[in-house]
Amino acid sequence: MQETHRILLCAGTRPELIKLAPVYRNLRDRPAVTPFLCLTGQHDSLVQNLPRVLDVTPEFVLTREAGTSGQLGLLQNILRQLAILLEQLGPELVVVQGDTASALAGAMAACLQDIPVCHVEAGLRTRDLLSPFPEELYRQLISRMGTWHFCPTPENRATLLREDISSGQIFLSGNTSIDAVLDMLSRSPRPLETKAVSRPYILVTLHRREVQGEKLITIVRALRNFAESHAGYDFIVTLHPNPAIRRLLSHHLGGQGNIRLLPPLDYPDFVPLMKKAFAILSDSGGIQEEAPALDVPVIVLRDKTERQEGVASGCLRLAGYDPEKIFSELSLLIHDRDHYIDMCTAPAPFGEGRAGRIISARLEQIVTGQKIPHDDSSLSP
Ligand SMILES: CC(=O)N[C@H]1[C@@H](OP(=O)(O)OP(=O)(O)OC[C@H]2O[C@@H](n3ccc(=O)[nH]c3=O)[C@H](O)[C@@H]2O)O[C@H](CO)[C@@H](O)[C@@H]1O
Repeated sequence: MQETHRILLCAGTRPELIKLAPVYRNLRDRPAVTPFLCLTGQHDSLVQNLPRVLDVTPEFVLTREAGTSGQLGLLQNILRQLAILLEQLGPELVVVQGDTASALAGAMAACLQDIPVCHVEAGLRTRDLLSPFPEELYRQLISRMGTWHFCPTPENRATLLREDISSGQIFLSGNTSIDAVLDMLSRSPRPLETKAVSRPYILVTLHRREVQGEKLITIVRALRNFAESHAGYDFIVTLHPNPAIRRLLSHHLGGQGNIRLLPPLDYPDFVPLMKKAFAILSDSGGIQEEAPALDVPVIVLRDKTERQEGVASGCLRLAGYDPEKIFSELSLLIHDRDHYIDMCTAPAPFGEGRAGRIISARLEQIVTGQKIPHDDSSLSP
């Protein structure tokens, strides 16, 4: 059998796997390349069903060793196992995505073994190392270790240029989350069997570390007040496995007739639920990208976002943790029809669903030593 160029993709969390699947599947179709997918074990229950749903089969699955808790334990554990895997497999490129511990460990293990790192979703910044923490730190560190940087938007590209990364190492691709969400929607979506979906509903997700404690309590109280005074709407809250957040949300939001708490949903259930939502209230990064592509307005429950393009375009509004602002943003959506339509129809800035193809084509050019044309418009998002 002819030897092809080996590329290793590392994913550890639900969003990373969702966002790397389009790259992996596209690479699989390229004869000059053999992609290998490694799951690092960072998320367990959330990624269980995902490979099948996303039509990917991981070649490697790292084990979560006992006693490796917290970010440091996670990093040590992944680094130790990846170092061995890289030596045995000998890939020519390692692909990491976004800003998780798995992405940082993947980049670090490759970089220290002198294997070029390709960063998908490069150039996102809040410029506040504490928000989101530790993701902002991780993305900045990965940019320093990366050789090739795939940016979702021109703004992300401009950011990396300002950080002295050479223009020849940066490519504009769009975000692979848009490929994933459009693909999932086109594949006979499974309508969620819930009474709640027969009325207009606002979908809520909340899980970030920065919102825990007092901020989270403030947000859920504002939400409960709003739900009590808007009986014509349902509020569907999908819970994250984090037990502290789960307990708090159940305690403060349970027992209110038009609020429905659901366990974390499989991606094929979640995508149609997003599409049919009247609006979304969320602190998630990926949802800020996906919902605008589905024409659904998002109120972002953070005071800073690394996805400012969505705010500038008008599809995202930042409400922070201020109960009055959350209340007023929700009221505007419900009571001001023009504002609602403007948000639904604002241009979605994170790509058109071609990022997986663009990235895989570039990676093939890179590993096969082809000359990479500058400003190649045939590969623009
Ligand atoms: C704020 C922030 O720093 N977030 C980072 C975080 O993800 P992020 O904040 O996006 O992580 P989430 O856990 O919200 O996951 C979002 C993904 O999960 C899906 N979903 C959500 C709820 C549910 O019940 N079921 C379901 O399938 C959504 O459609 C979306 O595709 O890691 C990502 C991957 O590196 C990065 O791109 C993000 O920048």
